[in-house]
Amino acid sequence: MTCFGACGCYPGKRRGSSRRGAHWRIFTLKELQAATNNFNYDNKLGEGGFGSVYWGQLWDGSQIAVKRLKVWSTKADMEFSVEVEILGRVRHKNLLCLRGYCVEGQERLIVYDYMPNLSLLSHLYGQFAAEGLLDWPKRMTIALGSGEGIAYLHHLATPRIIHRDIKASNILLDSDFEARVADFGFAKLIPDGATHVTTRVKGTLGYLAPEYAMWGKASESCDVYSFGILLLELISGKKPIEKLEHGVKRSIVEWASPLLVEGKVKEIVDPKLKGMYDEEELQRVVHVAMLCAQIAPEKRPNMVEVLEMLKGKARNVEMSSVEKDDKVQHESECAGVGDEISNEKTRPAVGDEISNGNETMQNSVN
Ligand SMILES: Nc1ncnc2c1ncn2[C@@H]1O[C@H](COP(=O)(O)OP(=O)(O)OP(=O)(O)O)[C@@H](O)[C@H]1O
Repeated sequence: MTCFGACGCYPGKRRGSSRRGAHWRIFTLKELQAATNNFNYDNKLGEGGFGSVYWGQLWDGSQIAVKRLKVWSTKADMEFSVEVEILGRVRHKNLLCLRGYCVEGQERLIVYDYMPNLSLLSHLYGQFAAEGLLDWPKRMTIALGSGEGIAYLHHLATPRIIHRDIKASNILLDSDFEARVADFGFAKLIPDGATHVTTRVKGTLGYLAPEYAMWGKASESCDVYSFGILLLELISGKKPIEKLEHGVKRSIVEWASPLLVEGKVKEIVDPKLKGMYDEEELQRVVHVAMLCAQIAPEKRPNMVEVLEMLKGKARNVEMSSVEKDDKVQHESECAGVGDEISNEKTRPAVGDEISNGNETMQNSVN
């Protein structure tokens, strides 16, 4: 794919191609205005840090979701470029498919496949929560599918990609409740041979790996940590950070750990499931989640190992290997817990310190 660099250049090429043929193209503003009834409020699907997302229908009848940049700024333009560049490179059944983009004047729009079941967040706590559509088999499908999508980014994409914002609102669900990992505005390309990049912290509190939240050290293992939090959220229906009395905050890991240690795994399960779950799968998911959410990045499994364990193909690592009294604090104990740490975005590798594993080998997680 042509450069979408911080220089602001956009591809001359009008279509993205893969071995299977073109999968994205450039849209005109007029086309997207027509598809979304001029970005009508009734077409609005949701709103994020980047801007609003609208449902639309193209002339051929296909349904699309159009993300429209709220306010133009260099930083917002960079986020747009990162998302388009990265989505244009990847193709996997568990990643949200890029249909194309539009750049006209200060308008920046990204066009995706429309996901009729919206986000995982909308089913756990949002507009679909009351409908109770997420039964146990669907939750397992979502866990495995989102894991497959992340594993593809870490192990099959070239260069490797870290997402940096794995969370329930970024897991979209297609008509069969298959998961699609979305929102690549914070993603980073990891140069070959690098163990991690040191960068400004982006992402969402509650999901941030401690070494990343505190020192900006980003690697695949940060996504693994976030995935662990997502797994706990998926099976418990609890938010990553809970507000208790007197302003005290508790992370989902701090809530689940004692239950696991005391052998009360069943108490972790979402009451909305009304006891309808597979006990063996539950044990597996909880153990994997806790392994992923360990404080020390080198102790976390990689995504290939995560998937093997989730599928029951690998022996679960004993919980004795999970840290119980680490000195580093989980995020809920860190200062400034809020919603999102920053909406400011950076280009991959611009101004970031890249470690090639020499002086930082002790931090290697690969
Ligand atoms: N392809 C899509 N199909 C259906 N709904 C979508 C699609 N993309 C986004 N949405 C909806 O729009 C909402 C906003 O998405 P967006 O990615 O802009 O923000 P977010 O992830 O909720 O927050 P933030 O960007 O601040 O992290 C999503 O939560 C989802 O409900």
